[in-house]
Amino acid sequence: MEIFRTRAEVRNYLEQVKPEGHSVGFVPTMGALHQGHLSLIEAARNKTDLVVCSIFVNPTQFNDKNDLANYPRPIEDDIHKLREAHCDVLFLPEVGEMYNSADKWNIELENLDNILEGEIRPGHYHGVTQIVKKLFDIISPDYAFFGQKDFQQFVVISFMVKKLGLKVKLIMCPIVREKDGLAMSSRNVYLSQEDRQHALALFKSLSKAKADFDTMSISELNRNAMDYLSNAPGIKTEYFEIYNADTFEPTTSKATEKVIALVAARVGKIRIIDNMILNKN
Ligand SMILES: Nc1ncnc2c1ncn2[C@@H]1O[C@H](COP(=O)(O)OP(=O)(O)OP(=O)(O)O)[C@@H](O)[C@H]1O
Ligand SMILES: CC(C)(CO)[C@@H](O)C(=O)[O-]
Ligand code: BAL
Repeated sequence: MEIFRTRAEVRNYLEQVKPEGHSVGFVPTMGALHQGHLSLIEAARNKTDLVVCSIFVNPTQFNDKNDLANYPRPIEDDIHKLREAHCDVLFLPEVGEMYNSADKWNIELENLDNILEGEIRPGHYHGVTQIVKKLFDIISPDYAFFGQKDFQQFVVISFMVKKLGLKVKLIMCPIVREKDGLAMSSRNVYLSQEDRQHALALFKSLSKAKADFDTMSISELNRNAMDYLSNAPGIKTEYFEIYNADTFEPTTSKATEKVIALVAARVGKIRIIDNMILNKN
């Protein structure tokens, strides 16, 4: 695996090695890699000829200074995992390589910035779109791979790609879970054993809504989930919402083609998000 720390180096390398007609697959991450990230590398390997991963803890998407300072950065371990996963290129820039004082970024994300994660983490999607656009400009991928775990992020990046007319095709990969259902996430390392048990309430609330989908109205599903979550010990629920996955708007209609439930809660020192499509496997 080749490792580059500057934009110029990674771009030169890709220009040199990318043979005519071959495709580049890109997996942007913030590191502290787990099986969820590695499933994206695997999907990229299956679909494209050259796989590029980036690890960059992007300061502009953090609305909480402590969260940024404490974000896990086990870089040697990450490099080892990427080598084992046969990733071809790692782009590993410092903050100064990605940002300078002349940087300007403004994108109108319409309502996407005001709901769910956007509402709770003001400025978050502004920062995500800013860095993802920079990374797309440097890597020029044919395909970019993202996890369903951050479903709203996928919706926001799809919106940006369409709005700016970018040529990259986006691929959403399924959520990788621990054996008991907890969605893998880099911040899970900060859960105590007790928090770890409490965190399962999110997966359970989603699974119950899915199991009850055929027999209950959407408002009943919503109410039951909120009741369950508000009685679950050790968590502070931020939202449980049922949306039309295609329009990304709340839905109350069972006839909606793809219905998704999205949940977020504080558990111990961290926030956890999860989601599940309710009416399909
Ligand atoms: N459990 C998972 N299954 C599939 N993809 C995942 C999973 N967790 C994260 N990803 C995806 O990996 C990419 C990089 O995410 P990121 O580096 O922020 O990791 P993370 O585990 O989501 O960390 P955190 O939620 O603590 O920020 C994103 O596209 C994200 O959706
Ligand atoms: C897409 C991303 C790498 C941008 O920093 C980040 O938001 C993430 O890891 O999901
Ligand atoms: N996976 C989303 C990145 C973040 O929490 O900032």
